[in-house]
Amino acid sequence: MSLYCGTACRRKIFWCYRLLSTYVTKTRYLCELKEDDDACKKAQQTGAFYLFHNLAPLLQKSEHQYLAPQHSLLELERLLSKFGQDSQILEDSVLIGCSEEQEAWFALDLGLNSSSSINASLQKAEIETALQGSFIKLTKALFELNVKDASLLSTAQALLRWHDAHQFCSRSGKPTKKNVSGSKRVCPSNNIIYYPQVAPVVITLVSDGTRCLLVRQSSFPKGMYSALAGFCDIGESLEETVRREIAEEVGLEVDRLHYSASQHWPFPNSTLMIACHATVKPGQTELQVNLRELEAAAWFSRDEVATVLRRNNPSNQQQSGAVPFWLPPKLAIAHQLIKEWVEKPTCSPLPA
Ligand SMILES: NC(=O)c1ccc[n+]([C@@H]2O[C@H](COP(=O)([O-])OP(=O)(O)OC[C@H]3O[C@@H](n4cnc5c(N)ncnc54)[C@H](O)[C@@H]3O)[C@@H](O)[C@H]2O)c1
Ligand SMILES: [Mg+2]
Repeated sequence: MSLYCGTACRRKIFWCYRLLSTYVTKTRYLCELKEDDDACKKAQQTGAFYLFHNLAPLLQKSEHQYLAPQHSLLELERLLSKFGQDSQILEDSVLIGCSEEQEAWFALDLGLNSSSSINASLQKAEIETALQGSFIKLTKALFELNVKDASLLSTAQALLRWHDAHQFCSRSGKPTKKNVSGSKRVCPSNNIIYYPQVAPVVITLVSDGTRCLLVRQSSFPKGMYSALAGFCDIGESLEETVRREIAEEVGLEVDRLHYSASQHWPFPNSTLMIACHATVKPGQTELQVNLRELEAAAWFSRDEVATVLRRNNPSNQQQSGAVPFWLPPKLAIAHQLIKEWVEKPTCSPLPA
């Protein structure tokens, strides 16, 4: 028995080491490409490119989902020459990841005009025909992509958008220059370095012990309720943002809170969603909804929420007419937070 345990443990350690080793190797390769322009240019030769047009990714529709096609550098050069463009636009590509075999992945927007490129943007319809795909807004396609492509294209879109919006130095007004990977931009006149920014947002599922608080903004799709969210202000800790947002939006005071998980979220721009569970002070459950920020807020029982989660499709609900609201889709961290609350009734937040 002990011999079996020993062998099993050694096997487990061996596999852990192998997993860690692949991850570390990949991470260090990406780290090198981010900083080393020559290494990154070399990686482009054997790399794969995801294409965008005005921040909409090129996709191909297969039966039930969208697929994101990859193109080699050679294919892109052929495409550009077909449309009478030189390959300078390739300098606008950004590094977004790599495979376990160290094939680097890049994203390139053929529709945005960059300050470093003399090329006019390429016509959308012509490229779509040439590449047998369509440029589809991420808001429409995200929930019909597999998890890997959804994450990769969200990252790519956020990075392309950031570069598009930071082409000029805010101090000198002169054009900034991107490094090959796109991990930063530098102003050549004063050497100020600009790094892609992330906006942290806290999303909190508030509970009174037996019920949870779900809210609606007027911009949400009809009938959808979610957890309460808010941007972090400069100078705040996450705990302070949670307390302030809950006080501002529903007039409640947080008693205890705990961190659950986080997620990059591409809409409407790009945010880092930090998900928490919170409970309110005992007996303080009366809502004072801030109608400038929210359309509605209400307490829901575990049973009500569990029922909606089981049949979480707005069209199903319209047909049956049995459930008055629906929740964010599985990919959204709000969904995970709500599911966690339903499935783990004993989850007990820490003092705020
Ligand atoms: N992934 C998910 O499950 C999920 C669920 C709910 C909300 N969200 C996202 O959370 C984000 C924030 O939620 P909210 O709208 O309730 O936030 P919020 O309550 O802070 O209100 C938004 C307002 O905050 C201000 N603001 C402050 N800093 C800002 C910044 N850096 N960028 C934009 N506006 C800023 C603006 O006036 C804006 O109108 C939204 O982008 C939304 O898409 C994601
Ligand atoms: Mg909010």
